[in-house]
Amino acid sequence: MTEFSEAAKIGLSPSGLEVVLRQVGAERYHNRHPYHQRMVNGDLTRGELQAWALNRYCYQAMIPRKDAIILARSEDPALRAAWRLRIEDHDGEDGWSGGIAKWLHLATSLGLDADAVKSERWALPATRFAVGAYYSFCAERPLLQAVASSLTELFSPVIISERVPAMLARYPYITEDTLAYFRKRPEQASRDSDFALAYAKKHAVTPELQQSVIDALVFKCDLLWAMLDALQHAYGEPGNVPPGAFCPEEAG
Ligand SMILES: O=C(O)c1cc(C(=O)O)c2c(n1)C(=O)C(=O)c1cc(C(=O)O)[nH]c1-2
Repeated sequence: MTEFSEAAKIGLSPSGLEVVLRQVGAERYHNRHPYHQRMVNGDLTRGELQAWALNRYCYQAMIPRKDAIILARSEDPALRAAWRLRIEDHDGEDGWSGGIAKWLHLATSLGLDADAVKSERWALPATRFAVGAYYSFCAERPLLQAVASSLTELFSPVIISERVPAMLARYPYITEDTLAYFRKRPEQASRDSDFALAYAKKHAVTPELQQSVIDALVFKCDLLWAMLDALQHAYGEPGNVPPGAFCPEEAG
């Protein structure tokens, strides 16, 4: 296990920083999580897929809000111009023609009620804490760290390329239409993460700043990991669903 807490101690070149960041993703991104592995192996029940979709909705719905905070905090017009595309991707032109609406479609295609998903009332406690922690991180930490925390997107095209074909092949009730959300994501994520990576490499000019960028990515990997831990604990074994959270049998 690489120790990332001292990775930048002696100072890295920009490309050396990129190597460490990619190593963080290779070791800690949530495509290595058992819940994801069960998903791609076709081992999740429909209820477990529904639970994943409705909990991930909370994450998706918060993303443009944390991006608006980053945009408002930046004094750099070029960063703001690039960053606003992220908000447009998720909200579309009218709030319900972008990624959030497509994620809602994924959830309802799995049999969930749209209003229940939107209300977030069935989300796991850990999901709420993780989503809140990401929002607060982007609001309170230095802007460079807020930008760097989005760098998990460097790795999302990989997890999407594992997830989509496996879901289509292994779950008969899942169709291309169910997964329409993912169609544009790899391209958008590459555009966004290329920008964020270039920004981080340019602005992390001391060992301390480099370490702060690495730490921000570790934080975000941990957050995504914790969200799947919570799903695995609540739905992977009987008797663990927290009070008030989604119960597959009852919600249908
Ligand atoms: O499918 C995934 O596993 C996955 C992961 C991530 C990520 O790595 O943070 C994002 C997304 N999807 C995604 O759809 C998305 O819009 C997104 C925005 C961000 C971000 O941190 O700004 N991450 C992600």
